[in-house]
Amino acid sequence: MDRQHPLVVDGVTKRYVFGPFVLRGLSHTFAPGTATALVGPNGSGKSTLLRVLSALSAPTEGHVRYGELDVHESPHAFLASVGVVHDQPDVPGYLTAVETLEWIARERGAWDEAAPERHSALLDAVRLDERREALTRTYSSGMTRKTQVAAALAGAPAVLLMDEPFRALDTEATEAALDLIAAFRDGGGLVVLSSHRADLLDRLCDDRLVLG
Ligand SMILES: Nc1ncnc2c1ncn2[C@@H]1O[C@H](COP(=O)(O)OP(=O)(O)OP(=O)(O)O)[C@@H](O)[C@H]1O
Repeated sequence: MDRQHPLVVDGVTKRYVFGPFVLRGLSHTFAPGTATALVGPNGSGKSTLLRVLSALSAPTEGHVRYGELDVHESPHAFLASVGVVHDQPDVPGYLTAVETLEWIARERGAWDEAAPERHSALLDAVRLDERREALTRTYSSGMTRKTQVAAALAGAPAVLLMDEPFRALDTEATEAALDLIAAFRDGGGLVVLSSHRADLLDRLCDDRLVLG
């Protein structure tokens, strides 16, 4: 996967229908090989920006570009390079963690003979135990978060967009997730994440974007 492109936010304004302006004329460049923290108080627009960056929500004005792609004009082409942890636990309850990673890898064109071994190592890394073969609808919130973090990395992404990836993780799993994200960044990956854990952001992030 080409990891050379910055993710460029160009004059993005977001206003929800009948709602407030959340982002106003925001411009920022997220560089490959860096982890950027989105920081700001509750309601400042961190989740909104992550939804806009991951093409889940369209800006009211402005553009987000990744290389030659306009993220909102070509969402599928863009998302082939992206791993996402959404704020809401969005893993399919009718799949196991193992099946969830396979599904993501197949969808992202990252499924090959070695994928099961890679995925097993990822689930080991986030400390998801033997329950990885159980349906995710039976998981605790921490187990679900571990599955989301592993799934974000399962598709061999160049970009990671993560909304509160450490929420609900225990201490050991938090350290493991930090290591995984740092290794991804050190390999040239581009990371944008939000967290209310300032201590973790201080350890992980090279850059920060203050909202609100
Ligand atoms: N679907 C929606 N419709 C209308 N307003 C919304 C919607 N989603 C979010 N908002 C509003 O947008 C603003 C920003 O919300 P957002 O969730 O992006 O903030 P946040 O910085 O992630 O907050 P937190 O730290 O609490 O997670 C808030 O005022 C919120 O009420």
